Order: sequence, then C-alpha cells, then structure tokens
Amino acid sequence: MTDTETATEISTARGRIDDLDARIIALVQERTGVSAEIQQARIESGGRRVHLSREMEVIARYSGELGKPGTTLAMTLLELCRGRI
Ligand SMILES: O=C(O)C(=O)C[C@]1(C(=O)O)C=C[C@@H](O)C=C1
Repeated sequence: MTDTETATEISTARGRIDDLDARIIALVQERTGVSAEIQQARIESGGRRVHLSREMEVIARYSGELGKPGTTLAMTLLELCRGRI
C-alpha cells in the first residue's frame, strides 16, 4: 500500500469514527433525557433521585459486556444522567 493509500484509508476510517462518536453522543443525550424522566417521576412521588440497586444492574451489564473499563463507562454514564453523588 502506498503512503497515499494509507493516508486515504486512515482518513476514511476516521470519518467513520467521527460518525460513530456523533451517534454515541446523541444516544448519551437521549439516555440522559429518559433518565431525567424516571428521576423526576420518582422524586414527585416522594422517592429519591438515586436508585442504587438499579445502578448496580446497569454497572453489571456494562462490566459484563466490556470488562473493567465497562464499569468505569457505566459509572460515567450514571454521573452524566443523575449528577454526582
Ligand atoms: O432506572 C432508574 O430508576 C433511574 O433513575 C435511571 C438511572 C440511570 O440513569 O440508569 C439513574 C439514576 C438512578 O440512580 C438509577 C438509574
């Protein structure tokens, strides 16, 4: 493969990554909105913002699929969705 072909391949793949990142960000924003709806409903009915047993289920799913970094990712998503605790 020539240097030009390599540069083209990398540029094309980076375009795909940029597209994936845009979709991931949009999904995170969508998740944040749905999570806010749940939290609001719970608070309005006298509950708390945080539901720890559900968070454990979310973390277990991500760590099961993605290993230890999945745990970190799940915790970051939860922080984005409900703020720091
Ligand atoms: O599933 C819930 O009960 C939510 O409130 C959503 C969510 C989440 O973003 O996954 C957010 C806060 C809770 O602590 C647990 C989970």
